[in-house]
Amino acid sequence: MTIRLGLTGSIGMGKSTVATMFRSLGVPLFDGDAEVHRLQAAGGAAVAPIEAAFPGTTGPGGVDRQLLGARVLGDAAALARLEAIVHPMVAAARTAFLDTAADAELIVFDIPLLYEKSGPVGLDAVAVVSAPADQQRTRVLARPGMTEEKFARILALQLPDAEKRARADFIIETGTTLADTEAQVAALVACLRAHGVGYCRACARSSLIPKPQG
Ligand SMILES: CC(C)(COP(=O)(O)OP(=O)(O)OC[C@H]1O[C@@H](n2cnc3c(N)ncnc32)[C@H](O)[C@@H]1O)[C@@H](O)C(=O)NCCC(=O)NCCS
Ligand SMILES: Nc1ncnc2c1ncn2[C@@H]1O[C@H](COP(=O)(O)OP(=O)(O)OP(=O)(O)O)[C@@H](O)[C@H]1O
Repeated sequence: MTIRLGLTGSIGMGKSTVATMFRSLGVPLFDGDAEVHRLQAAGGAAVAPIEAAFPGTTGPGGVDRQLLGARVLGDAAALARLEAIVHPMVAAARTAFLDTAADAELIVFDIPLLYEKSGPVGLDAVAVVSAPADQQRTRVLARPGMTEEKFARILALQLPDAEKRARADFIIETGTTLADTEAQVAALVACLRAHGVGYCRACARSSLIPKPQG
């Protein structure tokens, strides 16, 4: 039976980087954020409804995410309107992905807002990527177009890292080196492939995988 592992974490914690690590181990992965980018790119299905709801935020290249972000981050009603357009489309793409990976022993769903918004999606376990807050901050503020204000607004929309860590089945620490994180991902994948989720929780307890969850 296919094991469905959710992958989540707060802004800048390393979801995309860790997703690439899963992929390089041959694990089929649904990337929620990449799907949003596709939907908002030129010709994407979300462009016209976003233009209708937020006039002036799209152009020949699709959605201007800086402009749209300035319009919705910090305005709960506007963000809810955007989510009502985008999230059902992402959910449909996720369902379609399941058909393409029906035979895999392990599949990963990279869902940035797994705890905040996604509702029940039939996952067997969840891995949270996490790093100390000062490293998260340094990484995020180094991004082009990022400001203290935008970072604070996004953080306020997300479940705190401590709560994500508490709810996770597995924690992938990204405050260390990339090589160390890669080793954690490899250990998790090997354990899941060999034993399934139940035994893997045992691995987590025995520190084979760094998730101290009872
Ligand atoms: C608001 C938008 C235009 C800002 O784009 P921008 O390129 O500036 O930022 P980016 O997408 O890289 O997001 C930065 C951080 O904000 C988080 N974030 C994005 N949308 C949301 C949201 N609705 N609620 C909480 N956090 C969010 C992301 O997970 C990430 O950690 C864009 O994030 C968007 O279209 N969001 C709505 C779709 C969505 O919910 N995407 C995230 C989950 S799939
Ligand atoms: N050990 C590590 N594991 C993962 N990422 C690391 C590590 N060390 C440094 N980094 C860096 O941290 C950054 C994490 O960014 P990444 O885009 O993966 O985060 P994200 O969680 O997907 O962000 P967002 O929520 O904004 O989409 C990358 O620049 C990556 O190279």
